[in-house]
Amino acid sequence: MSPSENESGGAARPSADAAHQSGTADADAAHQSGTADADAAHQSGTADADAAHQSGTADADAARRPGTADADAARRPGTADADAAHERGTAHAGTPPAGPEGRSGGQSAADLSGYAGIRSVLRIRPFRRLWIVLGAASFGDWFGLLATSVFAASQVEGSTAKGAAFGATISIRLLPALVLGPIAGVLADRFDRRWTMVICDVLRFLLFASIPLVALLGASSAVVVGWALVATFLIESITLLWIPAKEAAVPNLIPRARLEAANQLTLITTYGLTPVFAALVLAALDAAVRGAVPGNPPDWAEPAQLALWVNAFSRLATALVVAYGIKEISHGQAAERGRTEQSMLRQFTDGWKFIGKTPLVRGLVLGIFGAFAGGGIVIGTAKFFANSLGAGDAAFYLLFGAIFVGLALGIGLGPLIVKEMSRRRWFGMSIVLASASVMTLAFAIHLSMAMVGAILVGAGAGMAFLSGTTLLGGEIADEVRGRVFAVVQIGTRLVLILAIGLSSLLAGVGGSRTLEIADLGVSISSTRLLLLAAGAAGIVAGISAFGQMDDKKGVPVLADLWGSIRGRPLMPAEPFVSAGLFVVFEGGEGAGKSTQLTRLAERLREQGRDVVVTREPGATAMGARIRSLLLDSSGVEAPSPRAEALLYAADRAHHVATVVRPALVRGAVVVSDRYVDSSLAYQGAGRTLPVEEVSWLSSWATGGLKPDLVVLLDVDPRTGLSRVAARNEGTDRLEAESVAFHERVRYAFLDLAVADPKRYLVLDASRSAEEIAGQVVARIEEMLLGASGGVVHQRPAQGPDTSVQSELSDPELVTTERT
Ligand SMILES: Nc1ncnc2c1ncn2[C@@H]1O[C@H](COP(=O)(O)OP(=O)(O)OP(=O)(O)O)[C@@H](O)[C@H]1O
Ligand SMILES: Cc1cn([C@H]2C[C@H](O)[C@@H](COP(=O)(O)O)O2)c(=O)[nH]c1=O
Repeated sequence: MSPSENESGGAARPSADAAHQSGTADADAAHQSGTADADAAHQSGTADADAAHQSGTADADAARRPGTADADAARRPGTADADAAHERGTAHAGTPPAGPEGRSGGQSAADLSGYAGIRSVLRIRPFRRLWIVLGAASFGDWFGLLATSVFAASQVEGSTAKGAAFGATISIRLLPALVLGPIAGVLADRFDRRWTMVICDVLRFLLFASIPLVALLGASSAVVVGWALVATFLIESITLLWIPAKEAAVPNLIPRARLEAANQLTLITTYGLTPVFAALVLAALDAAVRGAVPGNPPDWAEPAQLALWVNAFSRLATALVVAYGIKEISHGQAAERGRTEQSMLRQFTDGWKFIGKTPLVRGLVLGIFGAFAGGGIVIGTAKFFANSLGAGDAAFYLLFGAIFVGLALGIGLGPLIVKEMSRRRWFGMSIVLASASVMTLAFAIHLSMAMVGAILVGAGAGMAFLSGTTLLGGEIADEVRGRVFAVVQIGTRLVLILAIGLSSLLAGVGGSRTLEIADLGVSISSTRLLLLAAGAAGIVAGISAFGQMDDKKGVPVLADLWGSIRGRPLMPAEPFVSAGLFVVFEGGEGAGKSTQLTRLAERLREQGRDVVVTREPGATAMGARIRSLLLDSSGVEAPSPRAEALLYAADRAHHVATVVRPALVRGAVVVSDRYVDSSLAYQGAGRTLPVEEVSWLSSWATGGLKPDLVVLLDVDPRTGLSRVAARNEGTDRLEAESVAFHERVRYAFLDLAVADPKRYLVLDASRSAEEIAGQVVARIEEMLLGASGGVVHQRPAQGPDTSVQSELSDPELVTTERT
């Protein structure tokens, strides 16, 4: 290497060290100061613990500024964020946040989902109360929707008028988003969220109560229906202020790690339990009233009117609970001075700028809109689609039911399936799954196929909904969270209305017809073309969202998904610029590795190159002790196969961090006698441990560092072992293994070379040492000439980066040359 290359390599090391160290320090600090408080707070659920949680939150919030929560998280002791900082911080610092080994330090996202997770969030008192409020509010919403619609319909005569009154009441609920939506988020961020929620609920109480009251006061049908519509519009407008305030408040009440379980609970409550419960209660009320009052009940006892009263008083109850029972909502919010010193207009424009400039938020918003557009098109075309299957209304309802079953499955089981997978990646993948399933609907030729497609659409949408909400709550700073939630809320309503409207229009125009491709005898329904287009658009949106939000760039997606499902997600390695060259000699016993390694080093040194000759196991003082544990056959007990694999991995982790990476960063040519392949061949093929697991272990140990070249010296084990025997130095534990064992090792090496031919130089090691040395030198010189700018080790990572540590001093090194 030239001196300048050496210098640049040398300069890179401190910064890499610094990055590593600061990442660890932040994460650990946040962990130590934060998790203790926050965990205590939510686990015990006692007044003291709650107070600890609150005080931590309030203090820390004062220091926060707008932006994503990432930046702030590590600085917030005693809050839920600290948990997240711990999780994210350790990931950056290279300790395993995932996989079986990684869980030792705390519970994983998967551990915190499902039944156990839900129980754990319900132990947090403020959240428990908010959940009850949400349940009541959601019940009220569904009940109110049904009750006002039934009520409006009951006020007029004739089926057309009844249908119009019913439809108008429902559609009017979507309109306020257009009018009030833009300022709803600003209000949620600007004013105390607890009082925003309380005032909204008191107003909704008054409005809901006014609907039956107007009727009781004897107003005409037209006035009653007209007021029902106006009141519904106002209630919806107020709800638009209430929802962002509530959504933005939730993340301040619970530790970040439990946000997903909390969202699972609230989504299942809002979209699963309460609508069914509301419909059942309304039906029961109807039956009870008609049973109790024979003939026509008086106006005030009409089930629809009673339902409106129940709904009105449920709002009053929630207002009281939020005002007096969940004061923590106010404590959790960012400091008031910071919130109010900006003008509302400025807050509004800042919110939009933040959304436009932040890739995570852009990706989330785009993905959510894409998913809702797809969902809207499925709804808009559902009737025509059911017809195109040759089925009637029953099929339409079945498909609808299937989507809801899928939603529930996605929300309930999704986190248990993907376990530790990055939530950002999971979000993008879920959108792609939902969209691809929409496309499969286009090809369904039988109701059973369509049902499977519909369940998958629901599952993908449910998982996207859960992961998106969790990401929005967990990664967006408190100061802008209300605005972001408001944009999502308004946008989704608009996209949904447009998608349903346009698709039903298009399907209506062309749905009953089929496009005949006469010559081919093929006919295509335009409804299916629409589904195909919607699915394709959704896939584009999902992939684009994925690209914008991906936090594991370079890590293969499907391998990561498969690894996550099996509990071992792949981790991104930190990009690592090597100014040097990493050459590994592999092969069976006595193949001539040490001989060739020494010759190559001499040759390169003659050329004035910086060469580090090293080996595994045993290149460091610690490694030397591990080596003797592994190989000494003098009466010491033999390690079990798994212990053996772990010991080799431990030696490798230390070797890479203290010898190999520092030398590569410096610009040296590192020549190692054995590396990862030896573990795959000896522990994998030889000891018959699962090769994939051994590979994952090694990747984890090395942070994904792969050699630039592996020189495989291939020789019949009998020849190699006879050379070893001729040395008269005795045999170590592995050399003493059977010939069958060594044959398995030999073929495993050859298989590895076949799988990645560019990285391997396979040489027949039964030839003379001179001949082999000539071929090795030729290949290495070729590589050195080609790599004057240094080799960028930006591999698809297989494990977290264990990073570069300070280089060992000479006396600490136990290289092959020394021994
Ligand atoms: N090409 C060759 N032909 C014949 N003998 C060789 C050749 N290369 C090396 N040897 C001899 O074989 C023996 C083993 O060589 P060496 O120590 O280099 O192999 P190794 O692969 O490093 O062995 P180990 O697996 O024990 O580390 C030595 O005595 C060496 O002199
Ligand atoms: C790195 C590594 C090595 N081994 C085995 C292979 C050999 O039998 C010894 C090392 O001895 P050598 O004389 O230095 O070649 O250890 C292994 O089983 N797994 C490994 O990962």
